[in-house]
Amino acid sequence: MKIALIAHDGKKAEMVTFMRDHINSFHRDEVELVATGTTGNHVENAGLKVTKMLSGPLGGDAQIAAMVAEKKVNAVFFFRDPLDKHPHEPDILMLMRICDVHNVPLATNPATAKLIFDTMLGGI
Ligand SMILES: O=C(CO)COP(=O)(O)O
Repeated sequence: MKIALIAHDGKKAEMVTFMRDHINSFHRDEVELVATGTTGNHVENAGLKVTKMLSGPLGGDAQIAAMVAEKKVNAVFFFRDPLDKHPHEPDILMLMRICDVHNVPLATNPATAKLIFDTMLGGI
């Protein structure tokens, strides 16, 4: 099961908390992680193995969208900051659209991510 992790700067602390709260589940062999660049650095610092793509504003969101379109990702945890502006807003919208096009679970906050994660892990 491959999960993509992305967090805007204002949400990176919440992402790290989410990872730490579920660290044993994320360490399972069945779980593979991919992340945008800076989010990936935080995930690594939390003690997890992760494949890092480019930083979001440099194309990382687009790279993950391509993986979603190619059915290489099972779920996307994208903790967006709704209170901030982002220069790469088109890429953000594109990633969310591609998740909907391909019916891939997309969590934009930790509460939804927990529901998806628990459900997916319950199935393996
Ligand atoms: O900008 C992002 C998502 O839109 C996240 O990118 P970083 O993980 O590189 O900060």
